[in-house]
Amino acid sequence: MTPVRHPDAPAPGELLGAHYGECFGCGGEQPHGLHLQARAGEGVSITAEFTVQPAHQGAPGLAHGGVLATALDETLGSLNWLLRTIAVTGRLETDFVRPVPVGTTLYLEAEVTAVAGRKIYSRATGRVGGPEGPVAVRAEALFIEVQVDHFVNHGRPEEIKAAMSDPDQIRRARAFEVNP
Ligand SMILES: CCCCCCCCCC(=O)SCCNC(=O)CCNC(=O)[C@H](O)C(C)(C)COP(=O)(O)OP(=O)(O)OC[C@H]1O[C@@H](n2cnc3c(N)ncnc32)[C@H](O)[C@@H]1OP(=O)(O)O
Repeated sequence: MTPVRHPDAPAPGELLGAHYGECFGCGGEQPHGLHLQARAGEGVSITAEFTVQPAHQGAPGLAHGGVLATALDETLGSLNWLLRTIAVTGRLETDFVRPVPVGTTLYLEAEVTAVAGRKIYSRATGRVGGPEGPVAVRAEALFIEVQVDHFVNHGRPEEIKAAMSDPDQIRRARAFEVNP
């Protein structure tokens, strides 16, 4: 089925902000994280940027592949907010096309390609040198829709409780990407 953008999805160009302050991908309160910033795009698409820091190295001076996969995963995960669906990554297949040096900004783009029942198919690219620059990484993913119980049943109680009691309703909903 063709993916359908939720009528209340943020407008194209709007910054999404972090879905959870402690998130390793996007959280502002996470000192070790990527601090990735995502914006709503047209249709069911997202753009995002992330600058590789010295803490993200694998080989000397180069980004760790797992960190780049995280940036792709986070960007793809942000698509859930445009669908207003709660979903987790089931499968993430990544191609590493070029090495990415520390200090490089990765320009990411992701889109949902199809939805079939609980399965959400998506793809993403990460470019260097600018949003039109050469592709350094790309991924195809399958996200699976879950109920909020997924987090309540599997997450550590202290963090779940803290996220649930956030006075900001949008942040509370977005911690689990729930339709508020
Ligand atoms: C969400 C809030 C945050 C959003 C932003 C964060 C961005 C980052 C996103 C993440 O990193 S999420 C964290 C990493 N992912 C996980 O921790 C998920 C761990 N895996 C699970 O909890 C379960 O395996 C999962 C919920 C994904 C699936 O278990 P279920 O028992 O609910 O589903 P089921 O096994 O019945 O499968 C449902 C369908 O999906 C298919 N499927 C499930 N896992 C698959 C897989 N890995 N590969 C291919 N297909 C898969 C499965 O074949 C089936 O297809 P059919 O409906 O056609 O029969």
